[in-house]
Amino acid sequence: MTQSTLTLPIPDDWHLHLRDGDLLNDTVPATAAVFERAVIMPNLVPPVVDVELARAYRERIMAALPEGMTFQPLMALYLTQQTSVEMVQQAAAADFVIGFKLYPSGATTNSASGVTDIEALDPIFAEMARLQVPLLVHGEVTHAEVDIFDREKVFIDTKLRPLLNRHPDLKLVLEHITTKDAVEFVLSQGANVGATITPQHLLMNRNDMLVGGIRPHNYCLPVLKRREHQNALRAAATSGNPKFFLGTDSAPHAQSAKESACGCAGCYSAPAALPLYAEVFEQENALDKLADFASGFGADFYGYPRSDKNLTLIKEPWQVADTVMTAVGSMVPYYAGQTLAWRVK
Ligand SMILES: NC(=O)N[C@@H](CC(=O)O)C(=O)O
Ligand SMILES: [Zn+2]
Ligand SMILES: [Zn+2]
Repeated sequence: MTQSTLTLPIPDDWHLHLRDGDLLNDTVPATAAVFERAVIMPNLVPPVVDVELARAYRERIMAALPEGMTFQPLMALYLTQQTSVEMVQQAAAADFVIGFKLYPSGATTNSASGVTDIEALDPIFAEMARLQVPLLVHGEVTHAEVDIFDREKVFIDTKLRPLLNRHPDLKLVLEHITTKDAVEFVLSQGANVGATITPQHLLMNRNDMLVGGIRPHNYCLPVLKRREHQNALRAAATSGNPKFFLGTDSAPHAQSAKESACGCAGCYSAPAALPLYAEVFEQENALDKLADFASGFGADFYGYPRSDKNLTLIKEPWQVADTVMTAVGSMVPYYAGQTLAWRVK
């Protein structure tokens, strides 16, 4: 008999963009409807660089949480060339701050304030390692001469491996991994190194972005790679290895900003997040591995208790909306118009 329900502890999203302002009234309920906690990315303009800005941003998020819903935003601080040892100590002391996010300057949306000289921040990384404050990493180099499809691998080889050699105890998450190389790198490291994997990098490869016409709603960073990389990610996510856990990287942009001659990077996956992952795990005959990936390994890595409440998925096909109306206009959610097998009860 085929399985028709799946019960798991309430999941967490370890990589999420909620944005700010009125859009919080859309993004916060969309995630809080399914997830218990989420790591909130700090790439606002201006960026969330310290504990006080994170406290204020967290309050704006909580103000957008509908009555009766529970949700715990875990705030990531934006690492800059100006981040100080004292700021690391303040982050370690703030229970609502989860760690620092490293954006190489110019790598992605709102990364202009990001890091230009990683090695110069060694005293900061040393303090983070000492206090076990996690470093979350957008792992791509930005040099014009490096092909966009190679940027993750080159970052790993020239920046990340040396960084972890210099700071072997640093607790580090390589975010939204997209290549076989990243999977192998994470596997080669100790238990202090983990990775998040998005639904789009599991469900798609670069053909899904470029064959038959350019599909801006499948465009995100790091950019989708070849099928062999997609397959390596699918194997990692469904392997039961605790280094790999759920992080949607849901990254809303207005429809007009995506459907443009210079479209923004990011997939708004929050409206269908858990069913998108369930689709992959079922295809891989690994539904029994979804609970740990979605609701266990991330909490274990970061040192939070797993949820003691449950959520049930039922096998009942449904179609993702073509568009959703938000405070900044219409948006095309990731997987718009396509059918998913599982729905959240
Ligand atoms: N992933 C994306 O393509 N976009 C993210 C930024 C990021 O996570 O790199 C965004 O903020 O829009
Ligand atoms: Zn990123
Ligand atoms: Zn992101």
